[in-house]
Amino acid sequence: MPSHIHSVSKIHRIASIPGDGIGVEITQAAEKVLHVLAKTLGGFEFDFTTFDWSSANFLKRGWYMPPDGIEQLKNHDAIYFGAVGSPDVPDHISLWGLILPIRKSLNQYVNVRPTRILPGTTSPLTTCKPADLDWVIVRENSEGEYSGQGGTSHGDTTYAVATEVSIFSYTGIHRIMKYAFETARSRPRKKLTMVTKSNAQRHGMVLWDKIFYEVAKEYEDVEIDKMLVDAMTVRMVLNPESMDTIVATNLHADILSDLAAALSGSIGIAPSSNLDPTRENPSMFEPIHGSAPDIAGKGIANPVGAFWSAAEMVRWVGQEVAADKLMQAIENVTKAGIKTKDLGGQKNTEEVTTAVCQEIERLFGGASS
Ligand SMILES: NC(=O)c1ccc[n+]([C@@H]2O[C@H](COP(=O)([O-])OP(=O)(O)OC[C@H]3O[C@@H](n4cnc5c(N)ncnc54)[C@H](O)[C@@H]3O)[C@@H](O)[C@H]2O)c1
Ligand SMILES: O=C(O)C[C@@H](O)C(=O)O
Ligand SMILES: [K+]
Ligand SMILES: [Mn+2]
Repeated sequence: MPSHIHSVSKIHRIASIPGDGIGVEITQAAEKVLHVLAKTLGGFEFDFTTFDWSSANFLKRGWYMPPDGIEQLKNHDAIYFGAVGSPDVPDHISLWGLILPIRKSLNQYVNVRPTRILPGTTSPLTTCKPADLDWVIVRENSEGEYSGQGGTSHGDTTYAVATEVSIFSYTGIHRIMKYAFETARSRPRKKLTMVTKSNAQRHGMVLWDKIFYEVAKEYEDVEIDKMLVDAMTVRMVLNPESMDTIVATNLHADILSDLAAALSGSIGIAPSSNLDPTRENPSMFEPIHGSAPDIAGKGIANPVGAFWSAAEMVRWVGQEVAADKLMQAIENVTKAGIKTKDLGGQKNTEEVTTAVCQEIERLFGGASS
């Protein structure tokens, strides 16, 4: 233990699940940055416990998580997640073996996905300035199109029938709308756009819309509007400045958040927080991207989305000042042009990671308690 950290140092217990592909590379980078942050600022520490729950181990052991896996995670203040998915395992097996059961079992019913154009980076939209694109997508994270309900009959025949049932419950919709309105209210523009498809989907999405307008009555200070999801893609590209907070279903927000990330420069910078707002269970923090098998093992993954997710975790466990400082260091590094290839830069994962660590020490070294 570094000598400047006294016994009053607060210890945050983090469960770390690197997973597969670049998930492993960026989790390692994020842990390194978090250790440097804690050591430099003082007063708190991170105690990581790594869980080797991955597709490679699934192929050896036949399971992603052990039977008491969720119970093991509950003993932590937060969870840091890399990514899951491998060309050697069907994607629905890997997703339903690891990330989806964690989100559901730990009641992480909100997935917060902010998007901004970071300093020193540009949007592929030629006329889009940094101030024009500053969104928070609030994704319903527990039900909807990813409820897992459905089945297959006559499996391997040409008579095969499969259903994929979307579930929309009053409770599920109401709580995500409350969270979205609170988020919108907390931001300067106080603006919430609700995404729907209630023209073609006449049951679940109609309930979704109805509860949105019901909750809106409690938030008269929040300006609201409604978008059909297809038209939403057009608005995101052509009028990014017209939006602020966005609430959408599990599937819609999954798709729109990848688009948002690309519009802000790269999927490699986009963070996400899987939250249990009741704080009964630990929340989970991960970049929105997957395991990226096409670049895995090359050491070139952009770690910025992983760092930003780490900053959100730092904020969630109560270290708001440290979270702001980490974001400042990340943004100084992008501003200086120290970027990976996906952002048009020349650096690799390790070089960006080292630069962020050095920037933390340069800015805040000597400020420790
Ligand atoms: N939450 C998760 O763990 C999660 C999320 C998305 C996808 N997946 C899984 O990941 C696997 C791959 O999925 P995919 O290819 O559709 O999506 P992906 O996000 O892994 O990759 C999409 C594209 O973006 C690039 N990319 C992603 N992250 C990057 C980064 N940090 N730096 C630079 N480039 C980056 C990749 O190289 C690829 O070309 C699949 O098995 C999928 O199921 C998991
Ligand atoms: O939620 C999913 O479907 C997995 C992945 O696409 C994600 O965005 O986390
Ligand atoms: K991920
Ligand atoms: Mn996704």
